Amino acid sequence: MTKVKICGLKEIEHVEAAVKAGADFIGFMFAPSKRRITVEEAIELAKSIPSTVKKVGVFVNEQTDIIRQIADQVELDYIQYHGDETQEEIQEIGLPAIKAFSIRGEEDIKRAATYDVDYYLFDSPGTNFRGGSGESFDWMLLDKVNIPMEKVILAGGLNGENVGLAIMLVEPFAVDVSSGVEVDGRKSSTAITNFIEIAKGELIL
Ligand SMILES: O=C(O)c1ccccc1NCC(=O)[C@H](O)[C@H](O)COP(=O)(O)O
Repeated sequence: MTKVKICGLKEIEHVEAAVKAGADFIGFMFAPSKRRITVEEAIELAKSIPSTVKKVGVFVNEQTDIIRQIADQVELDYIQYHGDETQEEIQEIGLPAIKAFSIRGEEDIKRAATYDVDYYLFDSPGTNFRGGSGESFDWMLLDKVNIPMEKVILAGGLNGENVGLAIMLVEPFAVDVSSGVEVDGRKSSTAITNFIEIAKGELIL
């Protein structure tokens, strides 16, 4: 069954809704973003997350010691590198890693294959920030990917309406969403539940 990562959660009711609906990963933003939260807020939200649901900290070109410190304080399970981090930098930190790649064309797919990380998150290029744009990219580019699909997380512009098709075409290990479960710029428990149920095949539109 496809795993689901819900990203950019800031409020307890949305964390609880995601956990209840069966989210596998919950992402906290520690990089410039309208969804950024403080370490203290993340620690508080993390109290409602059972150990079966993995906590992901999203960083963009952050200093090594800050990543290590936040990972330790929030007890993060994965670090999501959403900037220009190199394989060497990721390896030096030595924590379980998700590397995000902005997909504009085949070159970006080839670049991803030069990394050795736990998961490869394919996203569309951001607009104001490095991610979370709500825009999708050409999923067909992933036909050329030389990475096992069991390590691929598909992101970028997914929502309750297109996630079923995306899963059918790409067959990724997991799907990731942020904007697509928001209403008027705020996460919606109903949209989160709906998205997870569709991605897991429990709800057919
Ligand atoms: O979500 C953000 O605001 C963000 C900002 C800067 C870097 C990464 C960011 N998000 C990381 C994610 O994993 C998002 O879920 C991913 O980019 C997909 O977002 P969306 O297209 O909004 O579903």
